[in-house]
Amino acid sequence: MSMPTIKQVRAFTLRGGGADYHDQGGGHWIDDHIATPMSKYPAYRQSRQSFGINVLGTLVVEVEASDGTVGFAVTTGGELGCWIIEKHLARFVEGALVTDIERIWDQMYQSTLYYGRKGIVLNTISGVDLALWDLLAKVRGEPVHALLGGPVRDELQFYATGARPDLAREMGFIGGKLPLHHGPAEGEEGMRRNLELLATMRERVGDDFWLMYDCWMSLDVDYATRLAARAAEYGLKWIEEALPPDDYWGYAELRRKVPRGMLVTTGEHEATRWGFRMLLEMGCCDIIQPDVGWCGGLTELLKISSLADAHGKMVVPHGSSVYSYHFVVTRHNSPFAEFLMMAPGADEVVPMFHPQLLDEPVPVNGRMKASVLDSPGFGVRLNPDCALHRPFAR
Ligand SMILES: C[C@H](O)[C@H](O)CC(=O)C(=O)O
Ligand SMILES: [Mg+2]
Repeated sequence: MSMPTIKQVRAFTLRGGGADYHDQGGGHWIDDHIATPMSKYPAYRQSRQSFGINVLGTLVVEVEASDGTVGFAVTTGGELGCWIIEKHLARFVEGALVTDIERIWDQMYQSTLYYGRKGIVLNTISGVDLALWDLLAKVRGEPVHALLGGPVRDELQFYATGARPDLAREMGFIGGKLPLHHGPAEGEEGMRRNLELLATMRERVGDDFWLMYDCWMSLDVDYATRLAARAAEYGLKWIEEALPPDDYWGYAELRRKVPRGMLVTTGEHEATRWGFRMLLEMGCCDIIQPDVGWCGGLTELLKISSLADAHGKMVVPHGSSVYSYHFVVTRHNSPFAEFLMMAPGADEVVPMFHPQLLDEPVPVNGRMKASVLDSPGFGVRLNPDCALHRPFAR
């Protein structure tokens, strides 16, 4: 079989939820007074959209092969991502064989080192990488997980992130991760409210259901240590992303200080094998949580995951929908997955990247059969009702 080449890469933006899951309408739990690094400014405390959490929007990457097959992926990146692809990265993609994924990744990363390394550039590289995996798997007529070595279990198990762990328990999830609402700037009263919510949820869900707190980079070591100590009383399973991602030293200190048995997790805003090497070698956490659409894509995640495995650590990707499912099902050190509750009241299961994808699978009773991931590629289609915009068409 002669391998098709890549004829064209195209980059589009898209608004309204989906891969930029913070880009929701009003009244959504995900924008309801959640603690952030900006919470020290009262004007930006009530809403994360007020400081711009949703400014990027979704980036859609399409790659078209010489045989007419089209692969695509969505991530967070919007117009900036489009610019990087159309003005810079396209040269490494167009004309390459659809199997050239490893070389393309290296060229995208090395050529952007002078302005990249993390953040939007890595989101963008991830988007191209995921579109290439989708394309290759479609050309071969196989699901992406088959290209990664195949499933190691028959089904995935999920915990839910959202405002209602009590409802998540009824829906069959194994745990519920709450957003932390109050940061250090809200003092002892905020701390009391954080603990009160946890206590209420513990009372509603019983002793065996996992409860976690997602702190979205909002704390300092002192506050996080005090929160962890008091939350232990309510059986907090892990404290997530307590500190800004560059504070590797703080994470290492926090991990030494949390009560025995409580886990420290982080990594959704970390990227590449080198970033995760810092987290792993400095003993920053117990579980790493790369976002597949931000950490460098699947090509990089495989390296990050092997590194974590050698350190005896679990990899439980942040969000990432199908990009996580196809990965998690193939890895021994990824025993469960996250499901972000995207219903405004966190009271029903809707697809994580709704409304941008069609055929996006969802957990049923907190579980997903591996067999639902058996369609070619990542098994999803772009929803034609979502209006794409190509700002830097060539
Ligand atoms: C709930 C968190 O603040 C954030 O929106 C999602 C996240 O960090 C996670 O799912 O993990
Ligand atoms: Mg998180």
